[in-house]
Amino acid sequence: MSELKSDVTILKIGGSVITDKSRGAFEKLKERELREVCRAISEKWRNLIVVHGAGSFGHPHVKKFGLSPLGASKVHLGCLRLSERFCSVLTEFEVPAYPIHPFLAYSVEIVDKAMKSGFLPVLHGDVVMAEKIEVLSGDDIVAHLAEAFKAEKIGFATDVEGVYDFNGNVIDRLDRSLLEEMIAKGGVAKGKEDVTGGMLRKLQKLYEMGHGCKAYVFKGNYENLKKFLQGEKVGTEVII
Ligand SMILES: Nc1ncnc2c1ncn2[C@@H]1O[C@H](COP(=O)(O)OP(=O)(O)OP(=O)(O)O)[C@@H](O)[C@H]1O
Ligand SMILES: C=C(C)CCOP(=O)(O)O
Repeated sequence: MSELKSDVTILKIGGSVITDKSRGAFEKLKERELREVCRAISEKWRNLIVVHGAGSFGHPHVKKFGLSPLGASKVHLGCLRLSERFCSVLTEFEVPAYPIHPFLAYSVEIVDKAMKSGFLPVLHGDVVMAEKIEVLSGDDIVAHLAEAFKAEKIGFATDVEGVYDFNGNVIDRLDRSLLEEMIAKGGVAKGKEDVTGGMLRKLQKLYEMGHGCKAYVFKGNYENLKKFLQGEKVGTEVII
């Protein structure tokens, strides 16, 4: 296999940024926010891989339909509808989006080839056929790709300003011991439809990675995305 692309940045656009994930919401797109995300990406997308969450196009489906073959089919089709919207808006901003659907096929090679061929690879949280049918979070995809490409930096754009401490303040720099303390005391995405574990699991994944790189958790608005893509510090810096 030829050498993988270097200097790669991975950006996870949280499902909470582009969809309404509040309890009871079902396939509710945040159209304006999606356009802002795509506008920011369109201004600097070379060497970038985008992964988006499923938001209310996936999480409620898992609860409602389950993971039988029929359920998984319905869950995937929900994720596909969001991917289609995301990639269509990207192309409206002249970005050659290359949608990759983990349910169908997903490999490091295909992501690499897409980038080397001038596309922006866009992956998403999905259902996959492993030993059994299971949910694959976009956060897991990020960790996997970050290791494979030895990514330069990772950004998690979400609906909060960063990672909050116990007093509700945004943490400037988060290290492993503070995260472990937070996990020990519990802390989940309360009031949200989320079957993949929310913020703390996202962070835990980063620490499980065998590759250290710069990582940030920040609110996914246009200004912050621009800053992140330009290499500035934004939100909470996670020290891996
Ligand atoms: N300590 C914390 N700091 C910040 N957010 C937290 C914390 N604990 C829990 N959360 C919750 O985590 C949420 C973000 O995680 P979530 O998994 O919903 O993000 P996402 O990546 O946008 O979603 P998706 O999995 O759909 O892509 C926040 O909206 C907040 O409610
Ligand atoms: C719920 C499904 C199908 C995928 C979850 O992906 P995530 O929103 O990135 O956690």
